[in-house]
Amino acid sequence: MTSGEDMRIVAVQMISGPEVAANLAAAADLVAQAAGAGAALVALPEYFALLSSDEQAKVAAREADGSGPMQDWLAETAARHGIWLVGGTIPLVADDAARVRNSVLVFDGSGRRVARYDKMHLFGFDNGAEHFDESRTIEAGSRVACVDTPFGRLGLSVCYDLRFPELYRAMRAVDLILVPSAFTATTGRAHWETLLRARAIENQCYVAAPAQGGVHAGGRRTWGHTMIVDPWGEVLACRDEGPGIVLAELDRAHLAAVRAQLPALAHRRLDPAS
Ligand SMILES: O=C(O)CCC(=O)C(=O)O
Repeated sequence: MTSGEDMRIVAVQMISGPEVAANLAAAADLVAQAAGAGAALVALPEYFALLSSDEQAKVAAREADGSGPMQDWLAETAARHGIWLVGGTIPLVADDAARVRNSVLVFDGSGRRVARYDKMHLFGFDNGAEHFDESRTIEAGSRVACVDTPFGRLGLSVCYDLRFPELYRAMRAVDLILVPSAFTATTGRAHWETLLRARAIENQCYVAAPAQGGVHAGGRRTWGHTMIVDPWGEVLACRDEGPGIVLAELDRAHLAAVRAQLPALAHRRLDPAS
């Protein structure tokens, strides 16, 4: 897509905990701040509504497909401010009753749900001191999800997905990639910025990554560094730690100039020699 309009966006950073009501109240303040600053699209981090693996299934059970307290909150908040709202992520019921889907829902400025993406790659990590195995509690999605916005085509992904470039290529030429995240401080320090900038450079698009950033109830530490990166790989804005908003202008002319100057997307070999 080459048409579209420039857009001011905000990526929100939070330190969510196990209480949905407290998380939604914190998110409401940050979204209001973003809307007041003129953002047309606001993106929330992974687990913004609930960061606690124990409570996920119970909370998901209150959500039907299309409505429930967290979805209603997202729809109402988008409509109240007249913004595109990326609610990444909330737990939704899975096929396997013992697990949940870790889902991003996108609402337009009228509060209509326009996209759903379920995290496809489930994080696993064990360095002896820290251990994560998301497959115990989360059921992986299997569908790529993109949606057309006034700026251009938006591709959805979540956290650990960031390590899998083939997912982004399967989106086929998006203008903005969203990566709501809760990266661990350990892996984030090592890889976060490099991965975000690589995805922006190789896909020649903007990347916005709203993240959890700080020390959570129970002691879990997330990396934060909520970031918006431009198609040349420049970090436009970043917040190291703590709740807050990260704002940037998405510029269609800049996007077109990067793609024209260095037409790497057009140079891809889709017929690699064996
Ligand atoms: O890929 C990583 O290093 C962190 C991923 C993660 O924390 C997650 O997917 O929740």
